[in-house]
Amino acid sequence: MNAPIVQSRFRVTGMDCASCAAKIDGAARRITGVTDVSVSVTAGTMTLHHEPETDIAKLEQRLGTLGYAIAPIAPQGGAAHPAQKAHAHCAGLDHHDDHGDSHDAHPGDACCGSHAPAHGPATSTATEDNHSRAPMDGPWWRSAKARLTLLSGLALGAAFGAGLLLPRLDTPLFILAMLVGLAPIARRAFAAAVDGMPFTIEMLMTIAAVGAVAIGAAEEAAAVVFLFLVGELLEGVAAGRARASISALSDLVPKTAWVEHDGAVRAVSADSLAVGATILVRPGDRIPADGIIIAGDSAIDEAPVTGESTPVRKGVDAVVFAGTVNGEAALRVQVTATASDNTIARVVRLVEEAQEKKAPTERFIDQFARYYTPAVLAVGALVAVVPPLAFGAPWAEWVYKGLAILLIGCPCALVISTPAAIAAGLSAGARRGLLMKGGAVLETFRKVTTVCFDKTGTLTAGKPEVTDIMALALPAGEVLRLAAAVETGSSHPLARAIVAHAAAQAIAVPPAEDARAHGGKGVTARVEGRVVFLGAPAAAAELVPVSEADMQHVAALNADGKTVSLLVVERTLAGAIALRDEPRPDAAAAIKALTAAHITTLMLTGDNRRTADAIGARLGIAVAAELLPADKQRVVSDLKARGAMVAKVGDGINDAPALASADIGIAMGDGTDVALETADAAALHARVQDIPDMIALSRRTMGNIHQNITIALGLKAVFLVTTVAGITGLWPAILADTGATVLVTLNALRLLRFRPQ
Ligand SMILES: Nc1ncnc2c1ncn2[C@@H]1O[C@H](COP(=O)(O)OP(=O)(O)OP(=O)(O)O)[C@@H](O)[C@H]1O
Ligand SMILES: [Zn+2]
Repeated sequence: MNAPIVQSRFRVTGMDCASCAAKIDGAARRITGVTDVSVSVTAGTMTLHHEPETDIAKLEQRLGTLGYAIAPIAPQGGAAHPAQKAHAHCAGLDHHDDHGDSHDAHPGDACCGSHAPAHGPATSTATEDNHSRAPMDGPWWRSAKARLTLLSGLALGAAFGAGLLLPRLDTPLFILAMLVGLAPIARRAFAAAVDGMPFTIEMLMTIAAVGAVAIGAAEEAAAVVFLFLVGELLEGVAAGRARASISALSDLVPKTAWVEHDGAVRAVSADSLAVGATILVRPGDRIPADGIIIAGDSAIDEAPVTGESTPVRKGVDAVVFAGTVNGEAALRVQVTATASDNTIARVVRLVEEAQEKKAPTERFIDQFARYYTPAVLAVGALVAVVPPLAFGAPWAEWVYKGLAILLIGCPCALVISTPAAIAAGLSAGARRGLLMKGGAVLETFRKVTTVCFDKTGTLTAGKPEVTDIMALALPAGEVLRLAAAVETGSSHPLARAIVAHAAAQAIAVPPAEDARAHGGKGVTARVEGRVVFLGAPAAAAELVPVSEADMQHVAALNADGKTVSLLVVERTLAGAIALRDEPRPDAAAAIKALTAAHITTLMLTGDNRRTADAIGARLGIAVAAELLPADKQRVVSDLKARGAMVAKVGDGINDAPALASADIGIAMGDGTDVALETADAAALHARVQDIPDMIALSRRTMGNIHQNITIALGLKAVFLVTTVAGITGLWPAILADTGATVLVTLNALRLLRFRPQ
């Protein structure tokens, strides 16, 4: 029996650090038997690939006892999976409960901790669109964790005060204060141990605290428990900041929209906008949906979404994005995507999914952490027993040192060092329209040695214009009329230009039958009973003889950077159409930046050699011309075989195979029509400069990761030495642990300020 595998995504609350992620991952595998689990602490999400029967409710309950709540995220553009619907009420609660405890790590308070099946799918559908957004985390100081920390602190203070008055009660009072904080920690430690994860920080903490009491250091045990809670709280705040860096993008979309219906205008929730609705955007308003302008003309500030600092003029038929800011004029916009499908939502979702895909460095660190904790524990045990047994050193002193070393055994800072930096790097990129699909991609960018660019639509604007029409066997008007007819079925940029040109001349274009595109060569169709071909001169020359004079005419146009397509009607050369596609304004500068960074650049094109050379010379890039789609792929493969790390940039038209075989395939295009889902990375706003920027971001991120690993391991090493030397004790050890985690996270957040050149 082969049950279909479904994908379910969940938002996880209460997950603050990397050891949390490990616990959730472990529990999910054990409880459901599902092996395809990915958890991202920085996105706060979990994805499972499972059979429809998998008991999600049971997992939900188990995670509740570990201190986490999960809420399903509806799949994009579709209805929620039935298994998710059953729990949708939880997310609904999460979402509406703005000032509640959605960050709550306390199983009792968390929505899903103990729900009865009876109140099943009741509230689901109304809130589903909201699930693709981050839950509204309440302010951290109102969370259960904060309350527990406060309580533990108060108990510690009370014990301290009472101890001054009643010195003989001092030890029991400190033990009591310690238990206030330790009880929930110990419970989580045992719940995780039951799931086969004995070496959690909670377990280390519990052993250290109990051990400290045993050797008569109750006061310090209470202080350490309190500091641990403070540290966890800080970690949670830092992790929340990292998470907000990307979900904040969706907060850019306003909550209400002005919809025009039957001549009346009324306010509705932006989440409920349907495709095709007409909305009014007042001057100065944020645009509430992706759409097309149907009336009005205004300067749009796209900085929050694209990082483009100068406002862009947009008029009728221009595409606008949710979250951008309208300038001085009112606009009427037709909605083209629902709230859960708009560009921002797609970007947020892609970045979250990207965080679930681990980078090689991350996997290595995870592996390392697996040995790190047991190794440090072994050192702790040796330190505790060897000196007293071998040299008769005092037991209390060395057991105390051993316990302090336990706390150094927490790998949290180390394990979070990489995902925190990667999450910040991915977010920093996404905010400027540089999308990378996972840590591995971000990591690979740094190593790119060669960038291959497609020409049309990538280095050029992809908006060619008809410049010349050559009349040969037929008059010019007839050449254009037949050419437009063959092109009506094609999505090639040249086709659109020719069709638009005919329309502008008010030419009545006849219908075409059997229209067929021949990749990299041209198009054929039957028009008014005649077989018509329009395409590259080389391909045309295979059909009909082309005279020397005509060839020279074509060559002269090519040398001017124009692309010439020949029109063949039946067995005669009827005419030719020349088009010119201007390079993107930033192309030359971007190529220069890549060259300056010692990266080889190469333009791959199906266009003829002279046109390609003319454009290549203007941009300062090497050229390989007259390539069929398969040739482009071969060029990329050859480069790779010679040891190059190749990035290929293109729009997916006639270069999909090359994109797929490159080390990194980068889709480039204006907004909505980019093939986001298939490439490894995407330059959403079609700037050539985006490519060197991605490489720079990758270098910065990897540098940040190395700093983080140094901080994490360095601090631990220092405290290991000072502990054994007897300079520092229990509480500096716990401070070092949480301090390192916070430092590493804050350092990673610096990446959010990444500003490309
Ligand atoms: N639909 C079409 N209409 C007219 N000519 C076409 C068409 N498709 C292909 N051609 C001809 O074939 C040549 C190669 O096409 P191809 O799409 O491979 O390259 P391109 O348009 O130059 O873009 P790129 O730089 O992305 O390779 C074009 O330069 C053009 O002469
Ligand atoms: Zn931790």
